[in-house]
Amino acid sequence: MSDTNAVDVVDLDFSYAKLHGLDPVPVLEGVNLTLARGSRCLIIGANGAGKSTLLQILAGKRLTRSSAKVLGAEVFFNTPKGVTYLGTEWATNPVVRSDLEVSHFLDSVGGYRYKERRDKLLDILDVDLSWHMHQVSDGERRRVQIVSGLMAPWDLLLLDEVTVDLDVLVRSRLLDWLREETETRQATIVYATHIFDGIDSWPTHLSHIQLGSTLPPSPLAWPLSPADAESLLPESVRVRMDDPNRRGSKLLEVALHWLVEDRKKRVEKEIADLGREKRGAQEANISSEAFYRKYDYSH
Ligand SMILES: Nc1ncnc2c1ncn2[C@@H]1O[C@H](COP(=O)(O)OP(=O)(O)OP(=O)(O)O)[C@@H](O)[C@H]1O
Repeated sequence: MSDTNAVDVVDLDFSYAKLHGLDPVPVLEGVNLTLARGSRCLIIGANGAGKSTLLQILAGKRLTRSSAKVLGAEVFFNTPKGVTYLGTEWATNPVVRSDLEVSHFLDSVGGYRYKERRDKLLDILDVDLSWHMHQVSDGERRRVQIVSGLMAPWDLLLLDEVTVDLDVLVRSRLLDWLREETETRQATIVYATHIFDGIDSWPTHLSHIQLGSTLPPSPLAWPLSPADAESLLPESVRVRMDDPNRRGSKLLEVALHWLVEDRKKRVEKEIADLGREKRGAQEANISSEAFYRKYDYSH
């Protein structure tokens, strides 16, 4: 086994290209993430924080000026074999919504080469080979995507919230199998999710992205050491984490605390930049209100 890290990202910046003549806005700034092989890292952050962008960079899909090493190689220029990325956009591709039988679809993407893993995944994800892709539900289509994406053995798996539409039994069985893959083959997983219940014992690390930057330490070892909990979390959150009657998992308490902090930071930034909050209810726009009062046909 190679002794290089699975992921080596230090001080990474990224902006999307200039749009409509406007200057590019930095989306990631000062992102750090170093993961040893065999890690299972959750990426946690608000909508728009930059999680998907980071996963796409790690998959070699986006060019950055910064270094982004994956399995020992600069990923954009020299994408190593063994990097698998699963994102939500797959399900909107017209090909996977056409009249195609699942067994044919899986063979067309190499299923016959990985029979043992394919069959195991078919059981875990409870997939019927005779389903037709244009007749399945969103969750069933997602299960087929996961089988097709995970059949070939991978060394680094990048999961962008593809478990959101799985039922809880299938999600839990899948996460157990993924854990086994990291423990038996030293494969590595980076998983961006907004669902934190039922997975307290799954990750080995967390990485918190706030407004495009990872907050140190990134990654943070999980479960938290008493020293990390003491230095990173306020007492109120630590008390809730230890409360057997808390509303959800320990991880959910940490994520909620981080998201509240993220929102506060974002509002502070908006007030500093614009003198007001940008989102939510705003003062009425008098001219448009006058217009719609006159031409509102809804009543
Ligand atoms: N193709 C694009 N062009 C320009 N800006 C983009 C593009 N894709 C994403 N962004 C912006 O980059 C920021 C980060 O988006 P990203 O999709 O990485 O966030 P995320 O953390 O994955 O969010 P979510 O939890 O909603 O999936 C957002 O402000 C978004 O508007």
